[in-house]
Amino acid sequence: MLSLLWLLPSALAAQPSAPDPISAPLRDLDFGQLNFLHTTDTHGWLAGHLQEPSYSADWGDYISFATRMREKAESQGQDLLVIDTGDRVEGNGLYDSSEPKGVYLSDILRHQHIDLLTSGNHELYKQNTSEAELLVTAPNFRGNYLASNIDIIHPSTKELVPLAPRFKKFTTKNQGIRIVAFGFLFDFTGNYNNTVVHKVSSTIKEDWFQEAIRDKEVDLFLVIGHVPVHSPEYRAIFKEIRSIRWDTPIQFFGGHQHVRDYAQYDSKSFGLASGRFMETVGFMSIDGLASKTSHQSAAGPVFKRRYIDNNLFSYYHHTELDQDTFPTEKGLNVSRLIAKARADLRLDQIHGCAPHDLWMSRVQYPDPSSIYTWLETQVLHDVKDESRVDTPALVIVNTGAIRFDIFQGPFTQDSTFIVSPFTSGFRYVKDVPYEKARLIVDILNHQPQILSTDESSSSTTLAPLEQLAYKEDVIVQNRPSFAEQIPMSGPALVPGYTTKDDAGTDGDDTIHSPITFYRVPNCIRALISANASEAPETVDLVYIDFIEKYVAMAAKFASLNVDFAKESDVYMPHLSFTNLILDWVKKHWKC
Ligand SMILES: Nc1ccn([C@@H]2O[C@H](COP(=O)(O)O)[C@@H](O)[C@H]2O)c(=O)n1
Ligand SMILES: [Zn+2]
Ligand SMILES: [Zn+2]
Repeated sequence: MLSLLWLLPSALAAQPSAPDPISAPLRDLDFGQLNFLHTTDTHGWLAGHLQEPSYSADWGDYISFATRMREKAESQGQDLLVIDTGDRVEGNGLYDSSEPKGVYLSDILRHQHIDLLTSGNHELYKQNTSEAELLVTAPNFRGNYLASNIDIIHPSTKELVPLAPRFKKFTTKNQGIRIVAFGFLFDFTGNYNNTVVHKVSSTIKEDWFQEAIRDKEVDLFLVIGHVPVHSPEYRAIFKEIRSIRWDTPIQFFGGHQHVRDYAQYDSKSFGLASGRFMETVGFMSIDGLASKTSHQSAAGPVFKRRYIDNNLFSYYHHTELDQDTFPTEKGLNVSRLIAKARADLRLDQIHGCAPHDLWMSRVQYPDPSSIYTWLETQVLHDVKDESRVDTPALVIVNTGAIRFDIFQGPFTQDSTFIVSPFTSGFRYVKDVPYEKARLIVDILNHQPQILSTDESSSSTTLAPLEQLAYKEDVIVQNRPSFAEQIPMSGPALVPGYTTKDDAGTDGDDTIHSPITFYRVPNCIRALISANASEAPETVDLVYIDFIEKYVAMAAKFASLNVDFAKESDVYMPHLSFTNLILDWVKKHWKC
């Protein structure tokens, strides 16, 4: 059923600086025997989106929402489970700007009752991040954190141990549904060497997994993971369970691609992916399941999905509450905790003012409003190593290093990490023929068949540079959107998500007008030379260190005979990409 919800004045929103009201027609949620709320790829955005009304609820509001939804489900004798599928870190000042990183974030995160959670790839890029998962996050959610295919070297004992239990069996409180749950990470290879990520295909052949799927007292297999729902990894898990249990329903929750998506594997197996950056709270319900005391319904279970825009107005609607009855004491306290953390971290401190919006994929590239054009024509020209000042350089940056758009107006301490949180610096190889250097960029950009999306690599293929995800139609269709304000003269639709998935086009709770997104290349480049009108003969080939292995492979394809391990060196020591952008903003964008 559709209903029109008029969104309330910003003064009522939890954050003092939350954006102005919007109105939007909403689709309702259908509750079932078993209900789920799902977040993924929150990347530190627990304060919500301060500049975008559609996504302006914070983690405190989400705590109130989960509480009210659980109350609603339980009042009907049903169950509700809260799931998170990783990449909770890196991408927002609330995580990245503290010293050490994450101390405020983990203290905020832990207040949500999460029934099952798992790790993403971002939890594993660095040693201290994965150790924080082992020593802080997993204990904070004791018994609920699952790691079916991740081991870690314990910092005290130096032994390789599972990051968390491999699986869990439990029975739901109200319906008595017997669940066996797993928690996977996709076949990630970019982790620091203190962790081991076992391939999904070998993990599902291990004894513990084989025994778990042979358990006959199971009403539902629940597979959560930082894994795209349309992926070989989830397909393999589905097939393995199905080969043993031909009739038991399987519910998957996934993430990593930062999109809303829903996969149907068979009539009793579905997977939900719930976007990114706290824009989306995924909702699933299942009805007709068997339980300790009842049989599966004759018609089979019914699965329903909904992608909830993360704002108070959606929350009020779905809980049938309002600004007086919705918030819980705990939720309000957590919103205050977030505000205090933001103040302590001075996240509103202004470093400069952007003269206009700069988009990642909302405009074509190149374009004066493209963030990549801005980097190529302006920011990257500040990449210059003092010891190489007279040598032309071709600078290569992966577009995946940019994580979010820049909106016209204040560029804050928060924006610094929202735009690019990565501490990667630059490296270079000298005396590279300019034509070969250009060819390397072309190879990285124009040979998608030698690139893959899973950050795994072999000696003959180049692995992902992230924007490759655009290859897949689902990604292009379900790109995240911008809750830009439409002047309010009636129930105009707000531009936003218009998701198309395996169940059709009615998944989004909020009915939006669509937005066009454009593909961007894997890499951009800028030639830095005193004599820009003339092509140099040779250049320093400068690149972000994160992409070294891809650049090295492309160099091989370009017949450039360089041993990157021996012949590359640090360029502009101590300069991270994040700080390069920040320094440029401070210098050029006066308010
Ligand atoms: N140091 C880094 C780390 C990551 N990236 C980019 O992020 C992508 C992975 O992010 P997800 O949230 O999708 O897991 C990765 O493929 C890179 O594009 C980076 O640039 N630098
Ligand atoms: Zn992510
Ligand atoms: Zn990820």
